[in-house]
Amino acid sequence: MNEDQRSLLLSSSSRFPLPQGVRLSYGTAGFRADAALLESTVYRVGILAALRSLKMDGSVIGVMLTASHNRVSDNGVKIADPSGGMLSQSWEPFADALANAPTSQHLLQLITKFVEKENIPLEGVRRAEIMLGRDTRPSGESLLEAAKQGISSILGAVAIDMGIVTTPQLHWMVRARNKGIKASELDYFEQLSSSFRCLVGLIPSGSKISEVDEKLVVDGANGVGGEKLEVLRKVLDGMVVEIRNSGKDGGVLNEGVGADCVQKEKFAPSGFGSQDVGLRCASLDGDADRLVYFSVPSKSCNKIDLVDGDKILSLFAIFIKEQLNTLSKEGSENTSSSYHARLGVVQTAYANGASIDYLKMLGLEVVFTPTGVKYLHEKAAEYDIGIYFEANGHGTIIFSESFLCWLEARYQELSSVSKGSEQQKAALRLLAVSKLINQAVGDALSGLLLVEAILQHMGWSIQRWSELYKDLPSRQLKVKVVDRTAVITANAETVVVRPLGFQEAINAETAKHPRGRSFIRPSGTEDVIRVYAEASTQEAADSLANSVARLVDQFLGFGSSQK
Ligand SMILES: CC(=O)N[C@H]1[C@@H](OP(=O)(O)O)O[C@H](CO)[C@@H](O)[C@@H]1O
Ligand SMILES: [Mg+2]
Repeated sequence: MNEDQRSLLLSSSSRFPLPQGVRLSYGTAGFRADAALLESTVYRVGILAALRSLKMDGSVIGVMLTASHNRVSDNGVKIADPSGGMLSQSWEPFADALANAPTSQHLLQLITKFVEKENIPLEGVRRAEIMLGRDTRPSGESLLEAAKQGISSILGAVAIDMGIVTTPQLHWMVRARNKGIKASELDYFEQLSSSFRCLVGLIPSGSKISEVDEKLVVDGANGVGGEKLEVLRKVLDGMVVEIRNSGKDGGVLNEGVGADCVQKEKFAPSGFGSQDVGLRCASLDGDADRLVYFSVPSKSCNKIDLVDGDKILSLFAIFIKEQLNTLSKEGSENTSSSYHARLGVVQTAYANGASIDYLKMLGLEVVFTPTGVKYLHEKAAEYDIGIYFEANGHGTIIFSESFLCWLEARYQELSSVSKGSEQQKAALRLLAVSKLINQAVGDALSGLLLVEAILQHMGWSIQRWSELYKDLPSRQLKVKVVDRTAVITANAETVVVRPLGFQEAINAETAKHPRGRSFIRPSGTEDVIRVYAEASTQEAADSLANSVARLVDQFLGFGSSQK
């Protein structure tokens, strides 16, 4: 590292001292904490993003400022790799070390060593480009400044501010830029709306949904998603969407609203209630990377019928499988018509047991990974078409390059030899899905458009969709403990390995309940242990969750269990 670079880093880092007593970890979804503690972290992530871009031959890297569904006073920062996916896990230890370096000197030493080890070209010989995005949190503005300062501390690095965007929009833009295609927000809306129109244009003439089912009501979590959905609605004139909790009417981000609270509490978000009985409703989270649907079944209570990520996954899987089946029917003699596409679905231990049974019954290959999109995405990428979803509504579909190549060629071939055939339509539908769905990361807006198109295609109401299978009753709790890192799990988090004897204790509780299943894991975004339980009745699921939460107290010290 030359003297210019050294002094640049030393002088800028002295303006961003690490607050006393703060220790952060990159976690399930980047760094998250009270926004007041994050300036030095975000500054350092700016440096890391610039180094990552240099390492990746100058490819664009994304930095997103968001704390998703957390309260408005929190914030966070995460990095998007050149593919638009999450930061490579191999760099996470460096991110942790950087964020926790106690002084400017330590920071400089760390960077010097890492740059050497990774062979990163410094001193401005290569250009680095970092796209910055933020959600609607008020703290976003000053944190943006900190990120810019970090980026400009590396010679040759430039920041491109994309303004207030959803997390998946930023990931999409990074992916598009690195593929050399147009990557503005307008291009994003254009791609989503044109592929949505294409799918709707291909709906079989027999499919009809009733007028009641035409309208969709969306809870925007008082965050960025509602605002962006307004834009989409304008581009897609004709789509009947009512947007509530868009943040314009004084509501607070994520307070009593949003996908996380709807999915975990199974209650209607604020602004929804008896006036919505029977309507198709959807809820986004604070940065619009999660989507769940729900309906209000009766006027008398605030309970909802939840249609979660597992059911969105099921809907997507049915539709894709249908298109693949059509495509493989009486293939022509031409060899290009034979491609056995591997379709796989990826879930986590939070997937409802009934969904797993259902997907297997459809004959699908179902695999499990630990919680966190970085794991699900990686697994899904092993298939030609990989569909992954967390029960909380974060998920997407990814297509292999080789399958898309074949599909494009097959579509061209069918267009010349059997234009208007069912096979040609199926190929076009799959191509449209690959453009509509955000292949970089789970995206509530693109997911919502795909759900809407498929429901219209099937002629299904939300009730019909919800009846695909009946969820097993479940309960989630979180328990504060002295040290959550004392819990070590295995087998996609379904088994506790440490503390010793814990798993046996869970097994003994589980055995008391028909269809009982329970697991615990340390959260990667909050300082808690999460408890999940399901069983054949709600009472049994609640009782199992409470018993396991008591075990957490017993094994891991004293604390209070809470919802
Ligand atoms: C049970 C649950 O919903 N966990 C969420 C939550 O992670 P935890 O590690 O459980 O705190 O936030 C992650 C990031 O949004 C998301 O990927 C994950 O599914
Ligand atoms: Mg989110």
